[in-house]
Amino acid sequence: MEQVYDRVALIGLGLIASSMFWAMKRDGQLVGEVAGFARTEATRETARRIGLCDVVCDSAIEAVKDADLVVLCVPVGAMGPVMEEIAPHLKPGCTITDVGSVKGDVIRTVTPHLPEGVFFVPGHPLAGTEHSGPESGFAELFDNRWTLLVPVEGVPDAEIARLRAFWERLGANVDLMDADHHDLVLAVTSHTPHLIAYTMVGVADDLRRVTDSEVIKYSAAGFRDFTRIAASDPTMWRDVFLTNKDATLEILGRFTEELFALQRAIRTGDGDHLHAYFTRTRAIRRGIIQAGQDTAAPDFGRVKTGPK
Ligand SMILES: NC(=O)C1=CN([C@@H]2O[C@H](COP(=O)(O)OP(=O)(O)OC[C@H]3O[C@@H](n4cnc5c(N)ncnc54)[C@H](O)[C@@H]3O)[C@@H](O)[C@H]2O)C=CC1
Ligand SMILES: O=C(O)C(=O)Cc1ccc(O)cc1
Repeated sequence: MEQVYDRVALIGLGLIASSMFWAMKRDGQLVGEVAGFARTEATRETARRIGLCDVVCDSAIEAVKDADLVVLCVPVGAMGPVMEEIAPHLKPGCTITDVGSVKGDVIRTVTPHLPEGVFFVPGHPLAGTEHSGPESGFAELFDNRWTLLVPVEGVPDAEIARLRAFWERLGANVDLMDADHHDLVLAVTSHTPHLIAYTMVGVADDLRRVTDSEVIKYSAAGFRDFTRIAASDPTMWRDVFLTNKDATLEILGRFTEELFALQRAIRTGDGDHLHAYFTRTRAIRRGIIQAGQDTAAPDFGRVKTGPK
């Protein structure tokens, strides 16, 4: 199989960057050398210890030197500042991409720093877990999952095709989407559900009549499945809500309207409303599972390839 990029730089060595690295290694021929940079010495030390990246650099500037593909794998709010720092040191003709969960804001904050002759192709793998950090990644994360590419104007089709080929070799299926639509779709399918899961944990914690140990002991009854994603990284999710404000507020508005309607049905004893609502939503949820698109409970327990 052909090599797609010679030198790749991963900036921010957490769940996504480490999974990308192990998936590149699994392929064996996809790329030449992978350089990595992490902000803290502790993360760089961990990366060196577990063999994450062919070379771990002490600065982002060093990592991007001569890179043909630079992947920004930091929280969404850090994308612009990181881009500003590395911009003068990029190889002419290289491609910059990112893996951020929000696309409009990343495009707005990264684009002003782009040097002439560097191509920016924003991306988002719709794959992850509630775990974070350099030791949480595994090669199979992207297998059969979608990666959305959100090309901005002026990037040659060949560079988009190259990045698509890269993601496909990491195991993903690739679609193209525009940024506003991406941010609305993700507000429905990911961002608002995370907010609601965080809220449910907060509610359980605030309710003094139910002890923490009872919540843990009896959490099999829905709470555990429903709130798995509330164990996710707080910095990452703070940035998602600050940067996908409009779409999240729109979906949250609709959510609270529906919730109030259900609340009213419970108060007034309107069983028909509750039954009809649950019948409709159950059919939708079952349809999602049958279509093989169930992303709510991925079974990553089966195969995981990471540090040796
Ligand atoms: N966790 C998930 O399930 C998914 C996350 N994403 C996106 O991928 C990106 C990375 O997320 P993860 O790998 O999960 O996060 P992570 O928390 O595992 O890793 C992020 C890394 O970025 C570093 N970092 C933070 N601020 C930085 C800064 N200012 N400069 C340099 N490095 C900095 C952190 O130290 C950490 O090593 C985020 O933008 C997130 O929205 C996309 C898909 C799934
Ligand atoms: O753990 C889960 O189920 C997730 O939802 C992971 C996830 C988090 C953020 C993304 O932008 C994409 C995927």
